Amino acid sequence: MDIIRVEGGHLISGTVVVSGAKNSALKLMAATLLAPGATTLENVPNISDVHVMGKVLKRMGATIDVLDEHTLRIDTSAVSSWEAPYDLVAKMRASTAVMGPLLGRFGCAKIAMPGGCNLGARKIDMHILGLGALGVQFDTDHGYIHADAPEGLTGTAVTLEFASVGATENLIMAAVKAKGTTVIDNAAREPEIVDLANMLNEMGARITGAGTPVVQIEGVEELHPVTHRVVGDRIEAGTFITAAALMADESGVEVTGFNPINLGMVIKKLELMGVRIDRIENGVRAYRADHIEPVDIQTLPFPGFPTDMQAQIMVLSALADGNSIITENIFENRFMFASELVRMGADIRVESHHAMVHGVDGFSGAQVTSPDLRGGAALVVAGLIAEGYTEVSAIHHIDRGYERFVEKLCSLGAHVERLSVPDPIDD
Ligand SMILES: CC(=O)N[C@H]1[C@@H](OP(=O)(O)OP(=O)(O)OC[C@H]2O[C@@H](n3ccc(=O)[nH]c3=O)[C@H](O)[C@@H]2O)O[C@H](CO)[C@@H](O)[C@@H]1O
Ligand SMILES: C=C(OP(=O)(O)O)C(=O)O
Repeated sequence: MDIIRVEGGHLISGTVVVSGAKNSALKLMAATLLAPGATTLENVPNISDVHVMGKVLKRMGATIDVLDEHTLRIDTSAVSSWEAPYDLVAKMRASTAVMGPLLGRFGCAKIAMPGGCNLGARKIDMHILGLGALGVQFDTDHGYIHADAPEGLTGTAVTLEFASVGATENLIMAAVKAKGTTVIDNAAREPEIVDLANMLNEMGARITGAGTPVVQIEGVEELHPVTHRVVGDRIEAGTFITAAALMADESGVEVTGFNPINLGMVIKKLELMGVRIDRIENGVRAYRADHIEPVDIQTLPFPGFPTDMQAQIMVLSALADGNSIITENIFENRFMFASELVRMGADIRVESHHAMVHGVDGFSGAQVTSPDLRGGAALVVAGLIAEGYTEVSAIHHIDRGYERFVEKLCSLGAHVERLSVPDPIDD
């Protein structure tokens, strides 16, 4: 198995360019199903989740040419199967993003029901309710959802109970080809949804209001392929900014390739913690905090504090001069990371969806396990400042969403390596 080994205590400096956003690229790949022909996506991150989405599309009959490491040409002309199979959905829940486009283009889809995951139950009831309002009939058997719109889809008003990212995206992608107008109220406002709507509009869709709570979609007859560049990954950027806040030398670290407006609440909270962050073109320069102020944080849909930055900010608050409370409102099970950080010396008490974090003077390197994608990356970041060596296992989680994480950290001067070690179970 592979692990990441970090030798703590080395200052970092220089520039890191973030990749395209995982949470955008996956949906843009799914959206290519709506436009028969070859769509080219640029700035696609080379991460394992993108590889899984590629497999989902290929199993349906799409062809994918890798033009260079970050450019994919996806031809969906010959798609002849409308199924997202269990082996791939179980690997990556975002495979369910093909449901909306399949319904939009073919009026049917067969999707393996995603089970829960290490973040919690993660139901898709809002996707189903919303698509049902557009005229889709659902049936489930043998672990699959069969979605059918025999009369085609018809636009209508849909109010989401919660601003779900996935439900908003599936609804938009189904509604672009529905008859008439769909209005999604309480839509999610994440920048990746704006990126999706932008690409769909380039393809000929008529979507207004993406990035606001009310999205209006006027159905069109057909969409055409385009070339589109994936928006920069704000969460990867936030992860490197937290690393800089802990370990940058006096010149700071430049994090570029993303729009700081998309990370507004994270930057605000980091500034309240005493981290200096200067806006530069296409990114920020972040400096090490002399000491870290405690701060209370609650995760919320965009523009609130993103749940995908909760673990990384917990690393900083665990070293603050005082007590912080971190409240997780999006996923019921996203504090598993806290127990791993405690193994490194943090003082954190979790009660329900609150984590009481009492700042300590430092971390000590330890063997820890990635509980999930962001938790894994945050443990590597904690290792940068820990005394001694930190070994992070289960790094397949990190590979889902961070392209060349180790190489990028090393380019900043961190002492981090990826090692193959014998699996202890084989001993
Ligand atoms: C691939 C991708 O883009 N993943 C992101 C997406 O996940 P995802 O699209 O799964 O997140 P949602 O916004 O849909 O989910 C938020 C919450 O709503 C619940 N829910 C959602 C849909 C539904 O039908 N029923 C229901 O109960 C979920 O269980 C969760 O507790 O947004 C999350 C919230 O910003 C991010 O953390 C993920 O990184
Ligand atoms: C939770 C995340 O992703 P996913 O929805 O793909 O599990 C994440 O990116 O942190």
